[in-house]
Amino acid sequence: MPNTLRSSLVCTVLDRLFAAADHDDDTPHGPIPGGSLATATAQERADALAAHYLPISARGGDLLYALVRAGRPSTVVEFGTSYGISTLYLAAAVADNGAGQVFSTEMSATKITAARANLDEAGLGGLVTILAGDALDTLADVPGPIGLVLLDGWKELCLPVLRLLEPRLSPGALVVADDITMPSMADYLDYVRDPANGYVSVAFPVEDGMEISCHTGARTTES
Ligand SMILES: C[S@@+](CC[C@H](N)C(=O)[O-])C[C@H]1O[C@@H](n2cnc3c(N)ncnc32)[C@H](O)[C@@H]1O
Repeated sequence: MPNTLRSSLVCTVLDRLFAAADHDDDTPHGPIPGGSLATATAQERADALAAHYLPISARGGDLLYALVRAGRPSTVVEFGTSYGISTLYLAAAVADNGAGQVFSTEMSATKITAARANLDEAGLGGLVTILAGDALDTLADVPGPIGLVLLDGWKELCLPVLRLLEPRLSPGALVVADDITMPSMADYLDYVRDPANGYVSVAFPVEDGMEISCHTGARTTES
């Protein structure tokens, strides 16, 4: 049975990207119109942080790989490609499933070019379509059924992106959101943890926390 994730080709690329990401904290951000990340638009933040990797953790990546292997989704959607670290885990699992495709989306042109090169170098570029632009536009036309979603873009957009994708989620689809300890994830967590919205949701303790939510489709107020 193949394990593309542990192949030397993929490990070489992941090791290099994680090593580069270690410098995120020392890397100054680019110019921000208005001077503040807090008030910048999503595009202005993406441009200002174009040199920052902001990746999921390696353990979070392993978790994603396992979820995609187990669920065998035909379509995986990712919000927030950055330099492609999480995308590599998703694509490695799709490769080992022998079927499926990944749609990822990113609004930094610099990152899109780099992520495509990284995926190609790992031999996984053919399984991934990177959609350039704002997720709220680019993900509108991704065809369902969608079996797994990773939400890792700007946190205040995770709930709007989920609501956009929701009609195309397959029964039992898994939705994974990263960095759930961030205060800006509160409205998202309130939504997926409310049984009335049709999810069974659990916090998973990897790094800054990942919320794994199974879309049952059954909207109920029973506990
Ligand atoms: C935390 S990083 C993603 C890290 C990536 N998942 C990884 O593990 O390497 C978030 C990314 O989402 C992108 N992003 C934020 N808002 C977006 C939007 N509305 N549409 C598309 N991309 C967006 C940012 O430019 C940034 O690169």
